[in-house]
Amino acid sequence: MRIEPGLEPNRLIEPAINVFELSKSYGETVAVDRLSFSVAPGQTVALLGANGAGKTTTIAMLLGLLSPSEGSIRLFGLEMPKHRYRVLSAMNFSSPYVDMPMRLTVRQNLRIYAGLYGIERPHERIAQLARDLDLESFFDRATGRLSAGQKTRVMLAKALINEPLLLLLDEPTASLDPDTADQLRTMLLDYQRRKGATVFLASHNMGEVERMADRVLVLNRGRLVDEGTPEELMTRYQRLNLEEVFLDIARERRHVR
Ligand SMILES: Nc1ncnc2c1ncn2[C@@H]1O[C@H](COP(=O)(O)OP(=O)(O)OP(=O)(O)O)[C@@H](O)[C@H]1O
Repeated sequence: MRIEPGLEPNRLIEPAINVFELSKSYGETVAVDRLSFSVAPGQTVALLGANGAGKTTTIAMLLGLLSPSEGSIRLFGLEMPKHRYRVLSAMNFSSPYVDMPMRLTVRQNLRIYAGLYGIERPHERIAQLARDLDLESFFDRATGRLSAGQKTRVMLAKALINEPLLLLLDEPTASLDPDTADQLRTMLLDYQRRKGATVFLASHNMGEVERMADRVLVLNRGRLVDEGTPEELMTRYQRLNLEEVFLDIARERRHVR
C-alpha cells in the first residue's frame, strides 16, 4: 500500500469528522447505536464511556478498520471508506490494540511507516520524533522487547510521523508513568496548536480529558448520552471534576439541568 499524497486545501475548512447515525452490531450486541456528531477543524474532542461503551469500535470505524452496520462517516467532507486513500495522508492514529512487527527494531518500524507516508527527509523526521518522545535509549531494540510504556511512546511516534491534521488516539497515555504521561500531553497539545490539528481521543484518564479536550462526548452502551465542554458538564452535573461526572453517568444518576 502507498498512501496518496496531500489533501486539497478546500477540504480543510470542512468538519474534520462528521458522523451520522453510525451503528455497529456484533450479532445481538449493539456496540455503537445511532451515533451522530461533528468535530470542527482544530478541535480536540474526547470520547468518554465505561468499559464496553463503544469507544474503540467508533475509532476503528473512523479509521476504516471496521465497517459500520449503518450510518455514514465523512472525514474532511470525504465519504469513508470510499475515499479512504485520499484522507489517509492527512490522518494517523495510535491504539494499544494495534501492534507493529515485533521483530523489527523501533528504528526499522518507523522507517517503514515513513516510507508508507512518503515522508521527505525521513532520517530527520525520525530523529526528531526519537528526541521528542525519548526513544533513543531503545531505538535499536526489537519492538517486541519493549515495556508497555515504551511501546506506547513508539506508537505515538508512528502516529505523528506524517504530521497528521487529524489524529485519532485510543488511550494515548495508557501504561505511561505520571511524569511521562504529563510530558506527552504537553507535547501533544503543542503539536495540536502548532499544526492546528484536530484530535479525537478516547481516554479513561479524566485529568487528561479535562486538560486536553475542548469538548467531551459521553457514550453509554453505544449511545451518545451527553456532550459539552468539560466545564459545561461539571456545571450541569453540579460536580467539581469530570471523574465525578463520569461516575454519575456510568451509574446512571440523573443530572440536574
Ligand atoms: N469483535 C467483537 N465481537 C463481538 N463483540 C464485540 C467485538 N468487539 C467489541 N465488541 C463488543 O462491543 C462493545 C463495545 O466494545 P468497545 O471495545 O468498542 O468498547 P470500549 O468503549 O472501547 O471499551 P474499553 O473502555 O473497555 O476499551 C462491547 O460490548 C464489546 O464486548
